[in-house]
Amino acid sequence: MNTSELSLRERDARVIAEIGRLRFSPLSLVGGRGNRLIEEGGREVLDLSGSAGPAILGYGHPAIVEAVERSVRDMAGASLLLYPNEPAVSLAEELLAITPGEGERRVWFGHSGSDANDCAVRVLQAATRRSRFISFIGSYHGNLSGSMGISGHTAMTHTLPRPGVVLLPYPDPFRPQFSADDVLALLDYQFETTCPPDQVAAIFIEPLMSDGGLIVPPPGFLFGLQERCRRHGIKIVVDEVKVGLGRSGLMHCFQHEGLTPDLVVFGKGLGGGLPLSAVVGPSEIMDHAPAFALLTTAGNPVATAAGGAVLKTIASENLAARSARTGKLFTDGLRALGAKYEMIGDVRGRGLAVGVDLVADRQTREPVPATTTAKIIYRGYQLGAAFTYVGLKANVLEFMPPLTLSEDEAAEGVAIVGQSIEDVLAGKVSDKDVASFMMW
Ligand SMILES: Cc1ncc(COP(=O)(O)O)c(/C=N/[C@@H]2CCCCNC2=O)c1O
Repeated sequence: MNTSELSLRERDARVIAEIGRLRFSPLSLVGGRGNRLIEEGGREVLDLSGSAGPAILGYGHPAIVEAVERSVRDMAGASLLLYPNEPAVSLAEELLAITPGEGERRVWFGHSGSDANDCAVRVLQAATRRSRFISFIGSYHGNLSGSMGISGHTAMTHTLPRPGVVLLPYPDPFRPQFSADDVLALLDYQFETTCPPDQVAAIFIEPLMSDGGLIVPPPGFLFGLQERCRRHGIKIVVDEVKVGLGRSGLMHCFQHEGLTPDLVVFGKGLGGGLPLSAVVGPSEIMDHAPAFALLTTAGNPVATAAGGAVLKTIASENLAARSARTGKLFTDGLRALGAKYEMIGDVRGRGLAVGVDLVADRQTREPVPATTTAKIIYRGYQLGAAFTYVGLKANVLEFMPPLTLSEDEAAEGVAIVGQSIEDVLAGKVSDKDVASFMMW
């Protein structure tokens, strides 16, 4: 059969490796404009996923189109390794200007959140001569060996954690199995026994735990953690890959927690959909040695031109404040659904990083089965919206829409989520419908 007779999804199944798929619906794309994805066949679908976060300016934003077109037409090389290029150096200057920090600092560019965290792990171990790390159960820092090794997401249990990593519980106010004080006491005990603090290079922190379930930490917890680490010379690395760059309602999500990180990791939205990440950190770390963390096309002029357009647009369109405003409308709308649907146990997040924790029982807060979560997403797709799920029990609807989401689109999204829940409760989606979308 020639491919012209096959759907895009059928062709995808024939050529794209399963190891690289995380599919939540049959949605197959031929385009995207504004905050809408264009499905094969032309249907427009409201994007509440941001393509797992990077599309913070939506699709086809004029600022990105113009910057990329200009840069690719007159391309200043294809690598930052060998030659400085104007877009990369300008973006680094802008990143240093917007990222709080003291002293001499430098920027490393990568292609993804994974390689940026991977680089941070390696250079911190080398520069501090300390080989232990602290991270969290539920954390997701990447899918390369180094970044996986300091992650604690259940989707990565096929890979052993890095030797010497301490994974702490991330306190969840909705399911307080471990309080903030419990976790701090556990860390103190680790320091006294099996994890000498002077052997710890750094702690990796998500200021809002995304893939682990859209968890906003208890007030003061991360600050308390930072103060403990500071006492032992342990570097503070904040992973802003998914919730940074205005999404949380502030430019940096760590600002909600009063953190003063040594290193900040950017990704996803930085490139506005083009592959781009960055690590910002002190020179004594980032200048550890030449040719230490090389990726040939990292910092290329096209992706970094897109990054420059993203930062300029976040500022010119005041997207951090807009995320706070639209996020509140969206969150309030979802919370209002909770009055009608017992299944909505908690609605949480910051700005336009929003999670809906689905429960089978409001009293026990037992998560719903993953099939229920998957059915709501599948039905949402049928009704015209794209969103995903996260959480260690696959029971948290995740919303990471473009920061350009309008108030009307937020209301439209809430209506679709409500109708999806209604229809799933009415049995309109079968287990068979979602069987191939139960991926993590
Ligand atoms: C806080 C945080 N840090 C780093 C990463 C890794 O970023 P890349 O997937 O760009 O390598 C991620 C990626 N998160 C996953 C990517 C896999 C699919 C599921 N959804 C995510 O957002 C992240 O959330």
